[in-house]
This record gives sequence, C-alpha cells and structure tokens, in this order.
Amino acid sequence: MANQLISKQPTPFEFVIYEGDADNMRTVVVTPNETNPWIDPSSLKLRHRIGRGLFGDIWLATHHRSAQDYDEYHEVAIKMLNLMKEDGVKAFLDRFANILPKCRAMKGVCWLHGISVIDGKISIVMKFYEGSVGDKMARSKGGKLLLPDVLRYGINLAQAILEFHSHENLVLNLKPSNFLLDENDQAILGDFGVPYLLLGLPLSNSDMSLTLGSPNYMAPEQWEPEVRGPVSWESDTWGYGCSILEMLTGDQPWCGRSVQQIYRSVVINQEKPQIPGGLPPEIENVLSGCFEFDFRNRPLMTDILQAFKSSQDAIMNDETAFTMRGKTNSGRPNQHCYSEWFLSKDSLQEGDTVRSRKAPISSKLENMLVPEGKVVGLEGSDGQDGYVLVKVHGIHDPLRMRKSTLERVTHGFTAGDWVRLREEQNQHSPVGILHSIHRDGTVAVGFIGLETLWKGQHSELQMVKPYHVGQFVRLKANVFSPRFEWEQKRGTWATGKIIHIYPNGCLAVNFPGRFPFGKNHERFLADPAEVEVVSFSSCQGVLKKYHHLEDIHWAVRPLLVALGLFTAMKVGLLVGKKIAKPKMTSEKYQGSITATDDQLTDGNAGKSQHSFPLLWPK
Ligand SMILES: Nc1ncnc2c1ncn2[C@@H]1O[C@H](COP(=O)(O)OP(=O)(O)OP(=O)(O)O)[C@@H](O)[C@H]1O
Repeated sequence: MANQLISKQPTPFEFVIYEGDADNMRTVVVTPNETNPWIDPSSLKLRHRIGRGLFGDIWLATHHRSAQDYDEYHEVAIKMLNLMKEDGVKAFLDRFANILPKCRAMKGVCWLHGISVIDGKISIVMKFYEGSVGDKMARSKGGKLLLPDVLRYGINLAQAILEFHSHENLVLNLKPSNFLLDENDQAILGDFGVPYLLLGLPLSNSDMSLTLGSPNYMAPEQWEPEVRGPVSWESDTWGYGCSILEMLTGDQPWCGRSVQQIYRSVVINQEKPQIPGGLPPEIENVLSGCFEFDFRNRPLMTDILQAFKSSQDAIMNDETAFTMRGKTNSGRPNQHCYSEWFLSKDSLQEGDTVRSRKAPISSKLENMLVPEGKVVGLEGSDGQDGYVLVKVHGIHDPLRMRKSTLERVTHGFTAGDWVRLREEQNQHSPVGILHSIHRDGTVAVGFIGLETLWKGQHSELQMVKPYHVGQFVRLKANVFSPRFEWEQKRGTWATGKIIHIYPNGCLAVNFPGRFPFGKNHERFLADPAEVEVVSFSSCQGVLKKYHHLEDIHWAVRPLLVALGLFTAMKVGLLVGKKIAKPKMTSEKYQGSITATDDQLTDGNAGKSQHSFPLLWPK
C-alpha cells in the first residue's frame, strides 16, 4: 500500500508517514512556521485536472473555509507532486516551510495558500489564475506575442526572478506555461522553484531525477549539476532567454527533439538556440549572452532587466523601429575570451589589490604588465570601459589601465583560481574552481559532487596548480576506482587530453591516442583531484617518451609502423643490390661485364653507367 501521510492534532503541520500497517510506522515531523501553511485535505475538493507536468499534476479545486461568522468557497489550483521517497518528504516539507513566507512576501510570485496531502501526495495549494503567457501565446496569431508585450512581461518576470534570487532560491523551471497572468495582465512566476526544492532529494520517479526542469528550457549545467554544474543564478538566465525567444517567435526551443537529442545538442555539442534578427540591439545582445555555455559568461537578471527597460523606452519613442527577421545562430561556444557580462560581475574599488587578467584558457602568469598593484584612483564610467590608476611596486607613477584588463586579488585569491579544501572530505571532490571572493574573505567554489556553489571562508582553501585545455592528463597511480569511467592502455591508465573544463573543475577529456571510433568520440570526464599532468619532458626514458607520443595522436603508431616497413624495404633493396652485385660477376654475365670493362678501358665511362641496369638479373 502506498505511503500515507496523516495530519496529527493539535499541531497541524506535523506528519506521520506509515507503510500501510501500524507496525511499519515512521514519523516525519515538520515544525510549523510562524505562518500556518497546513490545509486540511477534507476542506479541498478536486474538480478537474488542468495540466500534467514532470513534477506532478495541476488541479482546479475548491477550498472550503468556515468559521462562526463566515462560510466561504474559493477556487484554487493544486499542484500534486509525484510521489517522493520517504527520506525526501521531510526534507521537501522543511524546504517548503522555509520558502513559503518568503514567496508570500513577493509581489511577482504566485500566491501560495498552503500545503496539504491528498491521496498520499504532497499537494501545494495556490491561488488560481485565469491563464498563463503560454495560453495567451496559444490564442494569438502565429503562436507568438508582439514585441511590446514580450518586453512588458519580460520586465515583470525579471523583477520577480530577481526578488526570488534575493532569497537565495533558484526557479530552474522558467517557461511560458509557468508565467501566470493576473487580473491586471501582469506576468507572475507560477513556479516557486520546485526543481530547486527537489535538488539532491531521493526521487522515486526516474524521469524526475533525470531532468530537473523542463528539458527544452534547461541550461547545460542543469542536466547533471553535480557533474557538469553547479547550478547558479545564471542557470535561470538560460531558461528566461529560452522563454523570451519562444514568446517572440512562437517556436519552442529545440522543438521536435527528444530529451536525449536536446541533451546532446545543449550539453555535449554546446549548441545555442537561434535568435531572431531585427530585435532592439540591447535585447539581441542580452539574449545572446543568455546562451553562453559557461554560466559565468551569462548576464545576471539585473543586466537583463536594464536591457529590457531601455528597449521598452526606445520602442515607446518609435513603435515602428523594429521588425523581426529570420533567425540567426547566436554563435559558437566562447572559450577564448571573457564576455562583457563576466567582466561586469566584479567592479574594482580604490584600495583593491589587482593584477593583469590572464586569458580564460591559459594559466600563464608570466609577462604580466601588472603582476601586482594597488588601485589608487578610478576614472570614467562604472562599467568595464572605465579606467583605473594602479600603483605598481618599482614604478614611480601610477599606470592608467583599462578595468577589464585587471582582476582583483583578495587574500591572495582571484575568481577563476584552482583551489583545494584544506580539510579532506568524502562528499565531493576537494579540488574545484573559485567563483567569487568577497572583500570580507567569503568565497564561493564549484566542486564536482555538489549541485550548487560551496560557500565558505578563504582560510579553508589553498591554491593548487591550474589545469588548462590542451594539457595531457592521466589518472594518478593510486586511484583504483575513479569517480568517472576512464580508458586503460598497456594495463595502466591511458593518457587523455583536456578539451573542456566545466565551472566546477570537472575535466572533459578525450583520448587522441585511440583511433577515433565508436566510444572514443564521447568525452570522458575526470575529477581534477584524481589526475596528474603528463608532458613529454616529464616522461622518464625513451620508451616512456615514445609512449607519450603515441598518446598524443592515434596516427603515431601506424605512421611509425609504415616508416619502419619503408625503411626495412629500402634496407632490403640495398642489401639485395649488394648481394646481386657479386652475382653479376658469375659466368652467365661474364661476357657483358668483360665488354663493359673493355669499354671502360677505352675510356667510355658514361656507357658503363647505362649498361648496369640492363645487367640486373630478372
Ligand atoms: N496557480 C495556477 N493557476 C492557474 N493555472 C495554473 C496554475 N499553476 C499552473 N497552472 C497551469 O497548469 C498547467 C500545468 O502546470 P504545471 O506547472 O503543473 O505543468 P508544467 O508547467 O507543464 O510542468 P512542470 O511540472 O514542469 O511545472 C499550465 O498550463 C499552467 O499554466
């Protein structure tokens, strides 16, 4: 019999879970919040199902409330979540109890009446809204909205998401059907971050654990946050960008592709959705930023809000200015430079220690114009176009430097550094990438094994040697069961080449020493804590150096074999010639040789040379 949750009196927000009979009783107690979110299931009457999503069904229902002086019936929408494993139920209820008062305080988020349990399923009772942006699109010509409407809804939603983020929550399920419309035609966030509340919880539905969000709108890091993640604020930027594109064009991103195909396009091939031409330049710019593969290169909601507001002003002044054209691809993944959004996330202040910014895929610190300096003055705009005056040790006058060419160093660390946790622990990889360091020393780090950024103090970290794309790596000899599958060669771990580095330090590796056939096309992954760098100079002995050459390209061995065969043939021919020469002095050819010798004696050397091939035995 399915799990059942029963409310216990007198504290209504406490549950007892039991497996059918009293012997199997397990208690899950959820401490009630100061607001009382519990709704008695007997006061709810389900009417009909409005929709079915990955996480559960939405029902239209009636909520009966009565007291001595009133008796009311309200229409409500109920989200009945799919069954969760028992361990997950308590964690989910705790998280929900924490988020509920915050959501109620937010203007742009769907009003949550409370929580109940119907047929053993956690049921979230919400205000019923008459429709969604998705419904409005379905009713409109071409399934799309006009640019002024898109901008207006876009502003509503960016404001709501910003507010939601300010409470340290992510939505992770942004899509037009989740944008509800209120009585004033304002867009409201209809999803209060269900995928985020479910992060890391044991789920009974394998589809749910497979995709935490709606596949067509999911950011690359959202597919496997603990492997290719983590998820962060900018994960919502991707979903927002997809939703805006759909509102503008009427086409759902990756429409017609299966979940597996979308995964391959977004995560493996690093493809981006197409953006229509003819949009206001700020919108086009910000939208193309939404689809940067590395979320650190994407804009934040504040950047988006600013772009949408200024475009709305531009449209108000000239309504005919923008006509949408065909779609353009928003480009290949950007691995070689920092986006303007990346650079705008940290602004320099007077007194900051800085150094020249290194290229994203390089770790080289040599030849830096400013190996270390102090900001002594700020000039021009707040943005990255501005300049700063930097005092460098040994140089008399401060240097005038563009802000974007410098990075802030705080307590010896800078965003992008490779770090290791001083204290070993098993939950996640100890080696990761620093995402931010505040001036007070608090840090955020991406580690494999964690779905979100790790937050802590700089004193808990130590710097480690960085990895970069193009390096050859091999699993350390003491690693017997690596976190990810790895190739073997000659009975030991094979050497692979780093082709991509994820924001949590996870290394995507291929094996150029293996013939590119079948499985080798797939990228392998590696935990940076488990690998060591292999280089030609670090290989001891000729054999090891040769093996390393073999690892660099699969063609080395066949080429060497071909070269060997060619050399052997050449040597064979030469030896053959040498052996053949004395044969020619045998009796059979004696006459000819004698004749030639005679000619030589006559002083006709040229003829002697021409006569030799004729004498070669057949
Ligand atoms: N509070 C609400 N009032 C009215 N309609 C709602 C409400 N919440 C959701 N809906 C509508 O119900 C339908 C289903 O929503 P639901 O969020 O369950 O499904 P989904 O968005 O397809 O999937 P997911 O489970 O991934 O969120 C959508 O069309 C949505 O607009």
